[in-house]
Amino acid sequence: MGEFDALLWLSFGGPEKPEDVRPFLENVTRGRGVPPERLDEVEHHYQSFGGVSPINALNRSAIQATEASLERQGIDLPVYFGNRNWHPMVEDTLARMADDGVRRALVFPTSAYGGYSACRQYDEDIERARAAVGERAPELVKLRQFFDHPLFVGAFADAVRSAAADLGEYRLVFTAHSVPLAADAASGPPSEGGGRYSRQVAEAARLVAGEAGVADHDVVWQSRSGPPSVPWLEPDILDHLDVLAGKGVPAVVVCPVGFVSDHLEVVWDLDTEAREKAAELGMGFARAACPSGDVRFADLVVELVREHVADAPARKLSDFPAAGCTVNGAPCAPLCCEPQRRRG
Ligand SMILES: CC1=C(CCC(=O)O)c2cc3nc(cc4[nH]c(cc5[nH]c(cc1n2)c(C)c5CCC(=O)O)c(CCC(=O)O)c4C)C(CCC(=O)O)=C3C
Ligand SMILES: [Fe+2]
Repeated sequence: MGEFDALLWLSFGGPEKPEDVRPFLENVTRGRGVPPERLDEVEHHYQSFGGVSPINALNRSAIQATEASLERQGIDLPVYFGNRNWHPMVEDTLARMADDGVRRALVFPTSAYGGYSACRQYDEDIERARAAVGERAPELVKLRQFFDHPLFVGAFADAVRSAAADLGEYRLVFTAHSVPLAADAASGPPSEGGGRYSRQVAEAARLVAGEAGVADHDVVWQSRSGPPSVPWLEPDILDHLDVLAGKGVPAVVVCPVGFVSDHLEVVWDLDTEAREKAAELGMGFARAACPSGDVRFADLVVELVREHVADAPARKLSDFPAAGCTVNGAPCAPLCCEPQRRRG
């Protein structure tokens, strides 16, 4: 509990014009051993959308909705927007917050899950931004993981229902961003035995399918990068479509449960590549929308804020412990979601 002066919306960032794309990709992949061929390929994905990722615009409109929801609920907190990889950079935003007199702020990270890329890396962003601002840096308290929050699950479940509305019989397929097997094994506190990211994704999928009233579903992965010699979570969505077609499945609804907004990895890997592949295989295809445009998403953010400013109960639908809520970028527990050693 305590007093907060602001809410910092902390996201991934994306390019907003063609010249931004390469420097953005260099920021994302610095020191991560992503092969140059993969970078060229990903640059092509961004350039085929005019060099503009939808992610910043989607964040800006979700922030507006959140500001409206805060106001409706009588919570007086200005919302600031900062990113890890592209402007507005979180370092610059935090400096502006300090200039504005912010002493203590809550942080909403735009990822629902645990794991290095989904949780701990946002802690590193918080630490880096505070170090850049120096002594006058506000204290930053990160909001918890929300993959099992009823508003997150409910928004996805409705999105599955509307995507399925025009299909007859279909298979429900959930996707999340693949990560190296070693990163998944290192996710969560060591006492939990690893795999927190993939188990949380499986749990969110189970909850969404249950709420949408769908009996069977699959969980697969998308957007793999890194050198082929390094094993990542599988199967990939495209390979899985082959398997489903082989079984005579007439149509799929793909639900990107691993993401909060319809950003480039969703519009390229799913709406472009997977949709084309399904067409080649003669399968029907529909994609469920991510929740950031749903009014429940703004209410979700405000509910997470209310856990801190109004002692609101932490609503969650799974038995996973609430995690991710730490101060000034500390890990959730010693060695929780430890980064893997960098190659290159
Ligand atoms: C778990 C996870 C999430 C979900 C959690 C969260 O949402 O935070 C996520 C989100 C996102 N990933 C994004 C973009 C990219 N991710 C990359 C690379 C990587 N992602 C990884 C994991 C994740 N990524 C990993 C293990 C890598 C390998 C390099 C490394 O170890 O870091 C690359 C480099 C090129 C490539 O190799 O594909 C790009 C361009 C965008 C923005 C899209 C837009 O611009 O609209 C978003 C929201
Ligand atoms: Fe990524």
